[in-house]
Amino acid sequence: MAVYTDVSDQELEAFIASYDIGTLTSFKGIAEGVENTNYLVHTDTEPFILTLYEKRVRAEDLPYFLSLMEHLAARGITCPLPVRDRDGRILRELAGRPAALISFLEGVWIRRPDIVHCAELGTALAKFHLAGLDFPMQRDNDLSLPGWRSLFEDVREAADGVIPGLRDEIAGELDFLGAQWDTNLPVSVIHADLFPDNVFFLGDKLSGLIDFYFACNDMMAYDVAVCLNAWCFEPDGSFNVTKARAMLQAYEQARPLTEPELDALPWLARGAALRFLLTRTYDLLNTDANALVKTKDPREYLRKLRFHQRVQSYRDYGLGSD
Ligand SMILES: Nc1ncnc2c1ncn2[C@@H]1O[C@H](COP(=O)(O)OP(=O)(O)OP(=O)(O)O)[C@@H](O)[C@H]1O
Ligand SMILES: N[C@@H](CCO)C(=O)O
Repeated sequence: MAVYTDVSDQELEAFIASYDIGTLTSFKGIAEGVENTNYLVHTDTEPFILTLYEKRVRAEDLPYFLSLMEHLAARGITCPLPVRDRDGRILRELAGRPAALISFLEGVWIRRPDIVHCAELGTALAKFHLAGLDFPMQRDNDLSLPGWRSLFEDVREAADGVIPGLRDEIAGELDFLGAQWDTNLPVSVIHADLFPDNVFFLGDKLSGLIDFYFACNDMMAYDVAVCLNAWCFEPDGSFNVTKARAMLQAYEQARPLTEPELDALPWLARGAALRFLLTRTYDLLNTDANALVKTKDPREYLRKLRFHQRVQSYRDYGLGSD
């Protein structure tokens, strides 16, 4: 459960009173997520999500994330909308942290995504990328190669205590990716963390996307690689090529991948696996034992990384074979 910052009844009542959304009736910490503190807030009008921004989110980046939600919603992507207070402000402060109130999105996330969900995700991801093309703000991906190197420095000494041999394995992968990483692929706004828990469904239909706090301007195919990792592996660690094909084909119906993007998929997928291997290792080593949060397992991402190290071409992901 991600509640790093407690908010008192009185603080929240006063906070909610500065919005035109009715009076506070109840609120509770949300038992999901690892990055920020989230509360489900009910007023006598409707539910809202209150987010207090923690650790990895920089306050100066919040206008980018919040404006992006408005931009996407205006282009037909279903996502939460930031709520303005009576003075027109979206970004506020609560309990000493930057905070924002956003609209509540109906739907649930799917614990075990099936082929149909992967296809829905592929379509939504391509539409997201297309909608981002004319977003006027700019934010670099601080969790790309330079960010991974700096995370590695942070975990280098303790890495072998998390998984024996991890230090050398990460060092070798960073060398490989340093030589391979070519940022000369088509860019747009990418979500960069579009895991199943950030995608809501009503039945088998995708109903919306949430959690834009890693969004940035970067290669669209990198985002595809993040999703290949997050959606197309089974709990036993095996890669499900049928899910990957469904996701990629659906993506390509809305936005065909270029030949250089296809060729790049194997090393982009290695980078995408390394990114979550590093953040999960870092979090395991640095999370305050008192925080109500369930840290995620880095081993899962080491297995995915090793899988992509053996991949020969994008055809191994189910494309171009029928
Ligand atoms: N707008 C929303 N509408 C409905 N529920 C929401 C909304 N935003 C967040 N939630 C709920 O809160 C949970 C955590 O939100 P979110 O994924 O933004 O947190 P996080 O700490 O940034 O998580 P992550 O680990 O994915 O980075 C979601 O899984 C969902 O249950
Ligand atoms: N989606 C991330 C957590 C949030 O950054 C993970 O599964 O490691």
